[in-house]
Amino acid sequence: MGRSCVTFAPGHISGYFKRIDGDSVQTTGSLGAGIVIDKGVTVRMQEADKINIKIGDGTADDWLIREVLTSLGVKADVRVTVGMPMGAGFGMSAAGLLAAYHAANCVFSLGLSAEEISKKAHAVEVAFGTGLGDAAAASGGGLVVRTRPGIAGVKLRLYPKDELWAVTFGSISTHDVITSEEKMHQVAAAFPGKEPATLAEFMENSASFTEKSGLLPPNLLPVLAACKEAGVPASMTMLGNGVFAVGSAAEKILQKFGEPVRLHVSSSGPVILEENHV
Ligand SMILES: Nc1ncnc2c1ncn2[C@@H]1O[C@H](COP(=O)(O)OP(=O)(O)O)[C@@H](O)[C@H]1O
Ligand SMILES: CC(C)(COP(=O)(O)O)[C@@H](O)C(=O)O
Repeated sequence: MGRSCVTFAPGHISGYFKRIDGDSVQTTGSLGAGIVIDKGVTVRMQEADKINIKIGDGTADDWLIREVLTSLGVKADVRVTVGMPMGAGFGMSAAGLLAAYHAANCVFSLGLSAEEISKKAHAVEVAFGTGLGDAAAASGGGLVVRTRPGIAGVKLRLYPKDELWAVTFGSISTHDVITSEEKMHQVAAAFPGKEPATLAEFMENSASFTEKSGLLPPNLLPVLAACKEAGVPASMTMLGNGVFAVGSAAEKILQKFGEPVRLHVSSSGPVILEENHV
């Protein structure tokens, strides 16, 4: 049989962000704010003689999760279940990394602290350009305000109970956007001046950032306009071709454009769901 563990890590929707380049991967990342959501990535890991990874229905490339195993020098059978579409601004890469590092730590008794795991996930995100701030945010729960790059940069976590709705129309290459100097310049200029203290302020900051960021795909314009007309706070899922919106009235509006998914603010970060050490 061999030892096995099941872990879960939540996803994260960025509302707005600004890239910061430090002198190491740990001081490189982003500032900004976003929502850790109650959908994320589940990893089932069992020790094995060779690495075997299956993601979702098995069609996705396994390079990201393979990176976790090879960097730790371990071999395992891994099953990854992704709760939201990948590449669509739900921080599934950071969630996958956090869940996989926690699972490996559990299966192989590596003795890594939660902080060390977050640092490893953040390092992979920055090195491969799959994210800048998601690993820091999704290491805990809540609506997260980050004022410094890296995993120690979280200033505030709020836990509003409001329901959220999200609709996705496709992916955006996080790598191509965050490695474009021109795009990062415009994004930095769009960064809001005031830190949010409430969900409403976070949504206002996100909507104004989206408008000025130069990142808004034209197909999202009518979706955001319909939300605005109905008085529903809404913004773009950074970095994906999608919209997230607050409150129960959002469902009906988003239904006109796609298939909305109901989300809540996650109360926690990564968790171990099952541990089998026999
Ligand atoms: N949970 C996951 N498990 C395995 N691979 C993943 C996962 N999430 C993302 N990836 C890989 O990383 C690539 C980049 O993802 P990214 O755009 O950063 O996703 P997201 O916006 O969801 O964080 C994807 O195309 C996919 O190959
Ligand atoms: C917005 C983004 C740079 C990417 O987010 P995602 O596409 O979900 O990986 C995020 O990591 C952030 O720093 O806020």
